[in-house]
Amino acid sequence: MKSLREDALRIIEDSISSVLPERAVEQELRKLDLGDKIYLVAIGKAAWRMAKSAKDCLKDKVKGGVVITKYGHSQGPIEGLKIYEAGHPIPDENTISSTKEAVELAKGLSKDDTVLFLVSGGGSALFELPVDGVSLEDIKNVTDMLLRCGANIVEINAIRKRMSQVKGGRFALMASPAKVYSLVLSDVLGDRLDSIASGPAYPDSTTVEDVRKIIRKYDLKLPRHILQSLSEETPKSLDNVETRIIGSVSKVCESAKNVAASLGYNAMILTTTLDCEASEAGLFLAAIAREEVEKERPLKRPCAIILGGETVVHVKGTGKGGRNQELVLSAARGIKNCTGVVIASVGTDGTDGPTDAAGGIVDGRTATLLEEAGIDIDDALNDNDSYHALQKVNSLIRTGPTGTNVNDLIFILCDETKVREN
Ligand SMILES: Nc1ncnc2c1ncn2[C@@H]1O[C@H](COP(=O)(O)OP(=O)(O)O)[C@@H](O)[C@H]1O
Ligand SMILES: O=C(O)[C@@H](CO)OP(=O)(O)O
Ligand SMILES: [Mg+2]
Repeated sequence: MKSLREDALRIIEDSISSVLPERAVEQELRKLDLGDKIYLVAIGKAAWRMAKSAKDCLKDKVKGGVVITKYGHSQGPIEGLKIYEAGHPIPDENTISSTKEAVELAKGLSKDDTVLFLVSGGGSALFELPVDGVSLEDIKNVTDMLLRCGANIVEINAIRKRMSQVKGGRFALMASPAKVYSLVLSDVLGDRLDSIASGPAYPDSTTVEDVRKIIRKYDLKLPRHILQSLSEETPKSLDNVETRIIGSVSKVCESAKNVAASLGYNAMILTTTLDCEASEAGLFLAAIAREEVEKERPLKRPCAIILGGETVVHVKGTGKGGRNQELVLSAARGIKNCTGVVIASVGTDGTDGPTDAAGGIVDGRTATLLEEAGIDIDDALNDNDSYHALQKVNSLIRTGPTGTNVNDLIFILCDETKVREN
């Protein structure tokens, strides 16, 4: 056991390493016979790593393919595949041009061909071709509106699917009569396959009626031609598709628990489906941390209380931040002056919101240090400016793009004594 901060960073690093997609892709492909005319389409933040592993495994059986990942997430050429980077979370021109390549490839296939479709979160922004009558500009505007309104990913994607030629099962229809075999790294709580990357090769479980409710719930002001596209139904069954989930937030939590235990902490997973407002989650975690510090409940110290999930942020301010940074900044209020405890939260993809940080880590001194630096936590939260606040007190966590994407890892780490400074 080292300092709480060092141990926290170790837990983050090792548990993210355990959900890098290479091994899972290889294990799955070894079990399958996909024939020897395989076309590979990989989308999402983990697309490059998934594609590299698949190509290494299947070698010459791969006859071609397209990889579309977020800027900064490609690690170079892969023989026989076209590699593209594009905009995320808002799509851009590269999204459209590279998606067109994948669409052309899919449309040209016959029944003897197989598409190996490697799917990871981020795919909604990275894989997009709007339906007729909807422009890229429209998609950008609606995406921005959806990301800011506090809607969860299932709701956001119910809308995105209907403005798209490739989402909501429509890509699989294009590839027919070829078979589509999907390997999916899940970054949607509950592993809802039709929501991950907006399910390009999965029957859509959401309906036009759901979309109407979402528009009302968030009072979305959408132009008439967008509303028109939203009234088209998506495929409810697909007969050329098989799908496997190869990684999810549960795995990263299990791994965090094992790493914490190996460092000497009593460890438990509290939930893998944390999905409330980020700043509320921060206060709730701080309350649990205080219970540990003051009453040594629910675990004997030293201890690690681990959560997985994806909180949401209603972005109202003009600041810079992400849901993990907002969570820990909010938590800092609740553990002010507590000793022997840290609270950390990171996106396993390595980027939290539109920032270069994966998340943040706070302890009992953070609130005081912020005060001394002239930063009011409530003001920073109201302006959604968690990044600058945490940066000021050296509390950002930076990993760089990790090449995986299985939601967020959040945990409380407590010392063995009540008096030791962390
Ligand atoms: N200033 C901000 N503070 C907190 N959250 C923000 C801010 N700006 C954007 N966000 C949130 O960041 C989310 C996108 O973050 P990102 O980490 O890219 O998500 P994901 O990992 O799911 O792709 C948006 O849904 C939005 O709610
Ligand atoms: O692509 C998407 O629809 C979502 C969920 O899979 O991923 P991200 O939140 O990373 O954009
Ligand atoms: Mg997400």
